[in-house]
Amino acid sequence: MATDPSAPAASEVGPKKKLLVFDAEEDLAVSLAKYTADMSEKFAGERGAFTVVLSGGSLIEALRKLAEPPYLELVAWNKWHVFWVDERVVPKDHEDSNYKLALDGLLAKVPIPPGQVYAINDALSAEGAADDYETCLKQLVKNGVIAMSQTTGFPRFDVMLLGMGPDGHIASLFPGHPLVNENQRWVTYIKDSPKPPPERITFTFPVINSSAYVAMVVTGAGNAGAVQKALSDKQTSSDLLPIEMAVLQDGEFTWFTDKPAVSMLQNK
Ligand SMILES: O=C(O)[C@H](O)[C@@H](O)[C@H](O)[C@H](O)COP(=O)(O)O
Repeated sequence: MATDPSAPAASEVGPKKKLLVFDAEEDLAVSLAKYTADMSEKFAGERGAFTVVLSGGSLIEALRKLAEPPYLELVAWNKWHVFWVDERVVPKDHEDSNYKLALDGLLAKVPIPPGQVYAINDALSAEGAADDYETCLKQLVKNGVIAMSQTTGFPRFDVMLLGMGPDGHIASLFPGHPLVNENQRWVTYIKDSPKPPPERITFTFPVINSSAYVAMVVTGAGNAGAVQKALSDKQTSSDLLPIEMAVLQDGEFTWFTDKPAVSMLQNK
């Protein structure tokens, strides 16, 4: 059988945990667009809605092929409901806004109904914006747009498309910060983020870990140390990086990486 030269090296790195390693960023972007489009088809068919959660960072650029043929025409964009795993507390037209990043890079190019794109209320304080976002999620659970996890009692988003920082942070959950232990709230806030800007709102771990699917998009040698810690066998219960605390209760976790990002793994 002929092998596709652009196909990634793929391995199972745990139960319902896959590692994809791409040679070229272009191939990663093609594969991530297909993954997301397949998820959209699955959930739009099964539930009549597709709830997709975005992070900021380089993820948005990696999603660019969704706004191109064939996906631009094929995807049922009217079924999409778009959320942010974390957002900076800045005006929506500010350069630091994750909403603006996604709008410019993807959302303005695809026909998602504007009422199904859930930006934070940028007129509020960090506390107020977190409360407001949580209230919005609760309403959407009542309406049946967002599913609930029977296992955890937290909302169960269909897909989270996430990035990770070199320190192992995901969303705005940073190593050593008490927010990583939040286990009641769905959405909370941080005013002392080590990565600027300091004020943000963020989903909590119980929500992230209740997801049906997570794609963790991590490239570049700068992330190799955190990737190695996350995927090594010698995990200890103390001193876990946030990326190591992303353990889905009943979902499938797929790493989309490149060779530099996995360069510190043994047997890669
Ligand atoms: O608000 C943020 O700062 C981002 O949402 C953040 O959580 C991002 O996803 C990671 O820092 C990875 O960023 P890169 O992909 O740019 O490395």
